[in-house]
Amino acid sequence: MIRTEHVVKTFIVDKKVQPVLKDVSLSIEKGEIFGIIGYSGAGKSTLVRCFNGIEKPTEGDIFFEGQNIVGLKSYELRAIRRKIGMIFQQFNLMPSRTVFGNIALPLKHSGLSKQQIDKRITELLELVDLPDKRNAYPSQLSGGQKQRVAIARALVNQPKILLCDEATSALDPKTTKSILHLLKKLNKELGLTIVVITHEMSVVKEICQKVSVLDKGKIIERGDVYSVFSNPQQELTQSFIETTSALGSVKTLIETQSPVVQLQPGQLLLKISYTTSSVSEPLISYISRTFHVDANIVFGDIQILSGNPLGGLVVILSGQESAIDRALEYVKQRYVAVEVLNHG
Ligand SMILES: Nc1ncnc2c1ncn2[C@@H]1O[C@H](COP(=O)(O)OP(=O)(O)OP(=O)(O)O)[C@@H](O)[C@H]1O
Repeated sequence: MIRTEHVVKTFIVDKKVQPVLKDVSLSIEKGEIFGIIGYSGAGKSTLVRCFNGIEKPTEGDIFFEGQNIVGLKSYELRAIRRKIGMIFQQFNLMPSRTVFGNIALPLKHSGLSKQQIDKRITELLELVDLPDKRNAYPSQLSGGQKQRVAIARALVNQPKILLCDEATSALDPKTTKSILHLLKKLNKELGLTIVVITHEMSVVKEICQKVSVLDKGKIIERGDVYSVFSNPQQELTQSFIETTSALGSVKTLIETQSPVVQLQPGQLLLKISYTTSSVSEPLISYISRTFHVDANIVFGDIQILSGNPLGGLVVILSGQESAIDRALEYVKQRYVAVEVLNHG
């Protein structure tokens, strides 16, 4: 659907060359929900603006449905842009127009009759679950409702792909969930390809099938979401993932010397990360029985990601030193990652 090849983008600021995208190559397939995650300033917005031709790469090519859009004339680009919808963090609605007027805006020169426009907008309002708001003004809507209007407006020309630039960053967690749920529905029911630009790994976890991590203009890690979450290679990716799991909080508990993780002499504090194949095994009871060690679960966090369980446990092991060593050896053989966090 969209492919970038060796995209470089530099801006000249105060006569200085500022590289923002450095050799970005990626491929977004039809029908997928693709996440691009990075901290502020990583170049995410610049990259999506290249996807719809608002920015022109300094070097490299961008293909939309097989057609290289770099170097197209502006009228050709306008035709491409009609197939690409976009939504933003700040919704970008016209305050002086009603919901109906905002959604109808991109149809201005479409040649559709009044009745056709009315029908299309009625359908869209049903789709985004705002049938009773057609005559409301943006100031009368909540943030989530404004984003639903923006989504309806982005879909009015029946685009093939929807670009979402931090679309939930201004929303509270509950509203974020409902907007992500809507995006999932649009992907499933309309077959809409969706690109999600975000700095929140929880958003990627919630709806994306694939993810690329962008850092200082470079893609440093990529893959399907389950593989990236279960086995992140880069420190930055790990730090993004830690924000989505309660297991990350164990480090704070150790640093603050919480009684929850205080160890007696000989005890070990372990973090065990599960994978799909291992999650159903009765690990704790097995090692207790087999190696005669006591395993006290401090806390656990197992979530379902892309339909597969992922997560782990923080455990205190106690017993004879040799028994703990053998139990640890067993766990290491069976589980994707075992980290000894502390010794008693
Ligand atoms: N038109 C421009 N002229 C000069 N510099 C720009 C321009 N657009 C973006 N930049 C710079 O490019 C860098 C990346 O910006 P970009 O908005 O793409 O990052 P981002 O990852 O989307 O971050 P944020 O979420 O904060 O917007 C920033 O340092 C920004 O100042």
